[in-house]
Amino acid sequence: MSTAAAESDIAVQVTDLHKSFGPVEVLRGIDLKVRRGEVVCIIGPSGSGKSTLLRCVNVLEEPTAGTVVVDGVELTDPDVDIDAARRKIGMVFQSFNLFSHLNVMNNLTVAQRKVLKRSREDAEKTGLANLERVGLAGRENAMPAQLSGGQQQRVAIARALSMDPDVMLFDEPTSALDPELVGDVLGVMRRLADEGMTMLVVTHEMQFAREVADKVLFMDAGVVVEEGPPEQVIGKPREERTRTFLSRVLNPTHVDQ
Ligand SMILES: Nc1ncnc2c1ncn2[C@@H]1O[C@H](COP(=O)(O)OP(=O)(O)OP(=O)(O)O)[C@@H](O)[C@H]1O
Repeated sequence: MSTAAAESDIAVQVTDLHKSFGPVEVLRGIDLKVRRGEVVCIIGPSGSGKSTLLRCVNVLEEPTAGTVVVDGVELTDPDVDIDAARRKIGMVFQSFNLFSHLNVMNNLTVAQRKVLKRSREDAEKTGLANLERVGLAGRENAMPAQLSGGQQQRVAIARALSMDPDVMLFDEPTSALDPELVGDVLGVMRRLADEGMTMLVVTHEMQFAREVADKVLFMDAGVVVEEGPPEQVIGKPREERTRTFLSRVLNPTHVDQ
């Protein structure tokens, strides 16, 4: 493969990324590469910087140093049209963030119409197709409060998909859900992965990471401690810090002394 072809195969490239909040350095030199069609899961203890990394990837947080390149566009370049570049990135948060006063269809169409300037007809057509994709066809007139948390999260995924993103970022998309609703959301994410969507997922769902990820990154204290295929990082971790973390999350009854 030529260098140019190899580079165009890369959807997200993060190089030597640092982020500080005041005196506290939360990210301390992160390198990350996501190829097109790849699912990369980021795991690690609370406070290790996973969400901050994801937020730096679409520049919701401004990195202190380092570069973020998405689809060949450097988002950390001050001269780049950041709004245009960010349109290629869909983001799904822990807390769905739907507009509570808008029904499902209007939640799906508002950004399409405002940002992409789509006609109402086009926006609704795209919205319906994506509602179907997340298994919620027929619920377009429901208000968010009439839906379960899992259904609301699936609407949030449909909303992000309606902007035709090249890359989807998920920040602990199931951690605000009752346990019985987690499976539906993970099922939708699994299908997206099967469809070839490029996905960067911060998650505590080890089974999902194990079964769906092409690559897993274990982060601790602002650095990537270990990365590789899930069967290595989760199945046979090389680093003591990874083993300690995994023994805690895989044995949740463990209580720290
Ligand atoms: N806006 C902010 N201002 C100051 N400190 C922040 C800010 N955002 C994050 N932090 C701090 O950065 C550290 C990393 O937070 P982050 O949310 O990225 O971790 P995380 O690994 O995603 O944790 P969790 O799994 O609990 O969500 C934490 O100590 C947090 O308090």
